[in-house]
Amino acid sequence: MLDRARVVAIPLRARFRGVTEREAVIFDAPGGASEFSPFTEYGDAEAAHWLAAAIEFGWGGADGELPPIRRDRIPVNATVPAVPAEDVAGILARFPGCRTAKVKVAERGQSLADDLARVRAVRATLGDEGRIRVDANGGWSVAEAETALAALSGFDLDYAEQPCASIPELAELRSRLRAAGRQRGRPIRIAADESVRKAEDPVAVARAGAADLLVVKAQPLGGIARTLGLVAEAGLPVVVSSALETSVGIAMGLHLAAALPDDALDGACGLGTAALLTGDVTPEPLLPRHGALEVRRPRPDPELLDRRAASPERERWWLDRIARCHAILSQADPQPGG
Ligand SMILES: O=C(O)CCC(=O)c1ccccc1C(=O)O
Ligand SMILES: [Mg+2]
Repeated sequence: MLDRARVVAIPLRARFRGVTEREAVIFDAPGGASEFSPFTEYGDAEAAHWLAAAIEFGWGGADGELPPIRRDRIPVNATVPAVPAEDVAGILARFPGCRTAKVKVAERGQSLADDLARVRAVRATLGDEGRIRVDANGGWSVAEAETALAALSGFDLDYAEQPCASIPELAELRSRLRAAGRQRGRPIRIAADESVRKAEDPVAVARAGAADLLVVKAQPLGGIARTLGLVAEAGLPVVVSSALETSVGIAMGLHLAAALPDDALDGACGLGTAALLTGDVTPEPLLPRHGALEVRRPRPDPELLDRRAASPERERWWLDRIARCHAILSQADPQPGG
């Protein structure tokens, strides 16, 4: 694996979850290019799930094959980072044809007024027919979420993603929203993201009745086959999202979205994020067109891999991380014969 690994660093168009540059390992694997790109602050145990996913996508699953796909086009949402309202139109222009937008809110150092201005700008650009989702990344307490969602409810939200950090908070908020919604007709739905991908038990949030739908991501959940199993077990509708990967990692999420049963997907997926990168590792990146992505697996280009190459220090750091994560995986699940 290490011989087939290239480490790249790609600047973002706008700051996203505190990051201005995305680092990723791209593998030239026998089954096609694969990607390993856990965020740099994640510990090895968490990052090991991402490596299991990279191995499945590049070297085949348990039986050497990936789950079969059922569709060739996946509608995607625009992803709007926590930018000033005046930058919203420019971001949305990178997602041609997307009628759903997911907007980051509750960013540290910003106020509810910033969120309202950003969501107002999104509604103004998308028009009344557009769908708007907000993603707080667990940044609100239950009381803050109630206040913020009441203020945002005038913009007609599709759902609020991970409004609070913990499962008990999500459950409490969800029951309060439903009590309030009974008077007005339609409660704002709750989507769980971190409570799925960072939890010891990814299905616990569904079992607790703390969410209306789940956001699932192939890399953090340990790959396509495992995620399909989790979705079946959870029994809730899902949105497949990216982890802000290059087009190689996006292809893994696309395969997952294309392999889900027909009734599992809840609207557009969050897989259009290659549009937030200033470049990519392939000349044919997976960018949204007419509001959707084509289901395909782009080939990395040697010249682009060279141009985006990370420093030797960062390359060393990533190769060491792969070795540590691989050791965790082989301990957890010994390969036949050794
Ligand atoms: O869902 C989307 O629209 C894009 C993906 C996204 O928001 C994301 C990307 C990387 C890390 C975390 C998140 C998140 O959903 O919180
Ligand atoms: Mg999220």
